[in-house]
Formats: sequence, structure tokens, C-alpha cells
Amino acid sequence: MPYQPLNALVDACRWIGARGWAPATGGNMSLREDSDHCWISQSGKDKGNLTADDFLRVEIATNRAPCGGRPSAETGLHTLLYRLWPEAGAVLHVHTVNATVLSRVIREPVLELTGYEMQKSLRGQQSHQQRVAIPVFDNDQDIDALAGQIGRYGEQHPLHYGFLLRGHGLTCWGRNVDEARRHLEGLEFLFHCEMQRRLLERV
Ligand SMILES: CSC[C@@H](O)[C@@H](O)C(=O)COP(=O)(O)O
Ligand SMILES: [Zn+2]
Repeated sequence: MPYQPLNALVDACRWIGARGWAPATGGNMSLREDSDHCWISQSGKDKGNLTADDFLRVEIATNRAPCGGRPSAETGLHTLLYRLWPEAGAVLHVHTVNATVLSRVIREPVLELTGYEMQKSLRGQQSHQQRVAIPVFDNDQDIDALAGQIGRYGEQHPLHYGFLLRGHGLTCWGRNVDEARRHLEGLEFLFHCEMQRRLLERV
């Protein structure tokens, strides 16, 4: 019997797939059940076409799926966020073109966004004059090492909405699936604007 609250996450995955934000088998998505467990997409599936049966219950402390199956290769990044942020309820990882390309162009360790009304799609942002800082980490196939690096960063800096992996994509989260979706849509819009601005201004 699938975990019933997964239905909202399954809808979000279809929405992501329809926008082309999880091409091929890219992307992974998860939902927190409680302080010790989350449900995460199985590795290697088409994430735009999942059902609740395609999610595995994973221990947040160990990344293990006691009932078997192969959880996402990037499970360690989701569980890191659930450990770091008790309020994180859902995590969405996507491979959008804007996130993939912009993260390669940014030389600095943080992408700063300011001047955009759509910053207010992000929790706590009340004005286009505020600054949104999205950290950018070098991609790494060693997920444990990557999780260690992001974890050390997260212990010292606010890590509010999401982070970019260079040439890879965006991982973002929210208190629930609706908020994670809103953050994803808002950030993706902001990345698109920032790409266009940099192209036109030849930054
Ligand atoms: C197209 S392969 C992409 C993977 O290496 C990975 O980055 C990804 O997002 C999906 O991995 P998965 O193990 O299916 O959750
Ligand atoms: Zn990925």
C-alpha cells in the first residue's frame, strides 16, 4: 500500500516532466515522512512518469531502503537536507537547461539574484531589493563527498531555497510539496531571467 501523501509529490513529478525539467532519467524527488524517514524516487526511472509505487522508504540517518530496491543515486543529498533542516518537507532535484548552463557560467561560489519581483516567490522574500544567494558547488560523482561539502557550508551559512551543482542542475526544497514546487518554479524563472540578462548585457 503506497504512502498516501505521496500523491502530491507524484503530481509534482508529472508537472516537472511536462516542462522538460527532468530529461531522460535525470532528476530525483522526495518527501519527508517523519524525523527518521523519507520517500525518494527509485534510481534510473523516468521521473516525469512516476507512480507512488516508484518511491522507496529510506532511513534519513543511513540512506538505506530497508524494504529493498535502489533509491536515487543522489539520496545522500536529500537526506542531508532533511537532517540539516527539520522544517524541510519535500526536496526536488531537476536538470533544467537554465540551471545546468548558468551554474557553469558562474565563477563565484554563490549566485546572487537581486532586482527581480519574482524573488518574492521564495519564502521570506518581501522585496525585489533583497538579495537571494544560491550557492553553487562543483559537481562530483562521489555523493558522500558532495554531501559532506554542502553540509559544512550549510552549518555556516543560511541555505534557504536551493543549491546549484555546476553543469548538473538545481536541488531545492520547501516545507511541503507545494512550497518546494513554488520555489522550483520561482528559481527556474529567475535563472532564465539571469541568463537572458547576462546574454544581453554581455556580463
Ligand atoms: C541522466 S543520469 C543523471 C543521474 O546521474 C543523476 O544526476 C540524476 O539526477 C538521476 O539519478 P537517479 O539515480 O535516477 O535519481
Ligand atoms: Zn541529477
